[in-house]
Amino acid sequence: AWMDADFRRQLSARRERVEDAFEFEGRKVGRGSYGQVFKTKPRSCADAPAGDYALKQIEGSGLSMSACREIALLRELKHPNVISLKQVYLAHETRQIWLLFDYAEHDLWRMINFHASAKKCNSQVSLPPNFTKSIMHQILCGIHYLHSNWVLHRDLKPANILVMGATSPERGRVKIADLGLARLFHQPLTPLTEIDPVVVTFWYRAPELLLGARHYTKAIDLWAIGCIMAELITDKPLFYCKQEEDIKTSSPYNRDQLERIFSVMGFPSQQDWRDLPHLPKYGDLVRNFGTGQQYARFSLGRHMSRSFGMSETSPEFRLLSRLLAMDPLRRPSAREALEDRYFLEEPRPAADVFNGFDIPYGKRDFISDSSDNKDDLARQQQSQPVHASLQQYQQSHQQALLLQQQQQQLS
Ligand SMILES: Cc1ccc(-n2nc(C(C)(C)C)cc2NC(=O)NCCCNC(=O)OC(C)(C)C)cc1
Repeated sequence: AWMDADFRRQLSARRERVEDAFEFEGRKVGRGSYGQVFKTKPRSCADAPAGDYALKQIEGSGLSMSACREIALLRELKHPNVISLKQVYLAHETRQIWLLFDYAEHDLWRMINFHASAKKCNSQVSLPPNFTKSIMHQILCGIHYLHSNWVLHRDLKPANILVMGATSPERGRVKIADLGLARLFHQPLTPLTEIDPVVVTFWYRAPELLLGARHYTKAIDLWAIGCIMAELITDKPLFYCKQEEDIKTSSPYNRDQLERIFSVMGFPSQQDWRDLPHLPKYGDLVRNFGTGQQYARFSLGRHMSRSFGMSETSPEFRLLSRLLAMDPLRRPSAREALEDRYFLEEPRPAADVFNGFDIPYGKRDFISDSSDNKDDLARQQQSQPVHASLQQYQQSHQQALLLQQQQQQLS
């Protein structure tokens, strides 16, 4: 068709190029099947406010279905606890798509690993008493907003819960994101592992999904939030299950994962979950587990009190057991969870989850492009060796503690 050459010339002259506006050479912080992500700062000439940004270069060229979905979805959403899309850049020469987001220095996956390693080294890291409560409150606020806009997350897990760093005006604020596999299909029965070599974890998948439920629901997101709450409390994935390297099964049924859930929660009785027999994989369940008598003495209360000394009468435990109801119909909505007594009693949730405390976690590492083979990549993707950032933390804290003692001796 005849194109208005002059109009196109004007457009391409005026179009802001992403490489002119942002500095991102050698600042790659994320890479996956979805594309790659850089930590960038606007160049002085750019009109973007100062500060750090996450620049996502979408895999492939042209407006793929997943690029279209991510842009269409994110441009409609605006909530303090949901990652916000700032700008879209279409590079016409290469037909590449770049998305600009606020930059979050931390995420729950790295934060929990840090605490787990600190425990192993027997060095305590001081956190505010309302740390878990503040994070849970903001996750539920963000999910309540998404669910009320009929947006399901479908892949909630610690890596997708970002937290803004000390240099951000939103210090310590939770931002729900979806960094993972750019899913081509949204049906839960699609083998994700065929899209991306990185092994998918089933640790946060609701039991109904493992038993063949055909559609994602809001209750499936609430189950995952329950798993995240338990992990924030114990620094261990609640339903940790070793992963075979290449899970190529196309079936959603994962016997080992179900076994792990039952050995923590007990086996669901007819009273616990009336609709269980109607699930597609109920036959497999009976074949593999029979009547579940071997799990009779297990329960979440027993697990949390034995592994973590948590009282079954505490508001924290009561909310956790509501979120981890085996029957999806018995799980609270995000709003009902927000109204739970746990959030009404002292200490109240804080807007800055670090509550003004020093932030002990290291910054994200830059990924170099040299290593394309797997083990380098795996090592690269491990965050900065935790003990390194732990030492930094202790050193900085050591000076603070020494100063404090000197002052006390002087006074
Ligand atoms: C295909 C597709 C991929 C992701 C999303 N998506 N969905 C959501 C909701 C559900 C939370 C609103 C959010 C996204 N997308 C993103 O979160 N993209 C973030 C990309 C920025 N990456 C990023 O900040 O990465 C580091 C490593 C710096 C933390 C939608 C569609």
